[in-house]
Amino acid sequence: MTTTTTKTTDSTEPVARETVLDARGVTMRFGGLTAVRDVDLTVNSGEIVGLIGPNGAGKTTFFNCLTGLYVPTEGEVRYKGKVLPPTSFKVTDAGIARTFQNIRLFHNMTVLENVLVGRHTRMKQGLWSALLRLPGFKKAEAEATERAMELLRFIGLEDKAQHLAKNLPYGEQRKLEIARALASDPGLILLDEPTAGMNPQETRAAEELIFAIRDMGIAVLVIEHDMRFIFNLCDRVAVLVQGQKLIEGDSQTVQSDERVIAAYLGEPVAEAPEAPAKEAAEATEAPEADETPDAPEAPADEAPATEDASDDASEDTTHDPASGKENDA
Ligand SMILES: Nc1ncnc2c1ncn2[C@@H]1O[C@H](COP(=O)(O)OP(=O)(O)OP(=O)(O)O)[C@@H](O)[C@H]1O
Repeated sequence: MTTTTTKTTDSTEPVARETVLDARGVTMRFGGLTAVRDVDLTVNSGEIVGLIGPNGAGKTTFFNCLTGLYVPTEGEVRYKGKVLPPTSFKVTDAGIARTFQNIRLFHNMTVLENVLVGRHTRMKQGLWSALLRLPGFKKAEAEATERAMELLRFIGLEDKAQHLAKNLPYGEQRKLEIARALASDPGLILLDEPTAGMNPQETRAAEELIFAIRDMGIAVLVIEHDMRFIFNLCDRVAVLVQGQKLIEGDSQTVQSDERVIAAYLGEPVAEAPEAPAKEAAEATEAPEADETPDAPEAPADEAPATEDASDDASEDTTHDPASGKENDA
């Protein structure tokens, strides 16, 4: 795998940037709740863009609007100039791939088979060709396997191609999800909390992997709660708060913006009962540079759906590392 640890490619070279994703005025309402309100966001080729915000800010809902899982109530999303088709399968076919917040692999299939599933959209063979195993199908199948093995080499799982996905350690399952997304040859990949549940070494490896994906010419949009990871990784960061874009800019600008700090730590409440001295001191303390400033818990009525009913229905069970539970997708 070719890796770089730089944020951008050599600045002395002229870089022709193409707008890959152009979301304008995206609004998503669920009944009376506006989860995303009038959000504009562009992602250009060669860029890694971060999307951050406290729990329940609307990040995943916005991702779902970009990937055809939701049709936005208002607004428009274009991929390379064309308005997105309204289903997730067609969005993948158009060139946008994604991973999910909760790992969604086919646990009882092998590592290689999981990547081959992701390759499916690029196989143009019909049903009869597959059933009768016509020569055209066999050739396409061999090519798909070759590409899948290439991707497994890229993420460092070539040796585990025949292992069952469920037997991989957690960090490798996350990498496998990325390989499966890459198998559709996307121009843009959306990563929803790619380092959730990872240890520091795995997080560092994920960072290298994302730089390498960017260097392959794939634009990246990433949601993460790990601030150090996001500010180190991204060329631009957009902050969502209560469904609206609060600020967008480079890491330096965003991390020093007082509104962002307030959004994460919470504004002091004028008539709040007096907090004990220790709690008050902690509440006003700025987060350490190397700490993940976990957002305050969202109120019950803003808590994100435990499992998006609309998320890809084709998936298997998911593993929640925090609880250790297996959830039905
Ligand atoms: N399918 C749905 N139906 C109704 N409300 C929803 C649905 N999906 C999300 N919401 C609501 O929309 C708001 C935004 O949720 P979303 O999951 O997008 O936030 P998030 O920023 O991704 O949060 P987190 O960081 O915790 O994953 C929340 O109030 C959530 O309860």
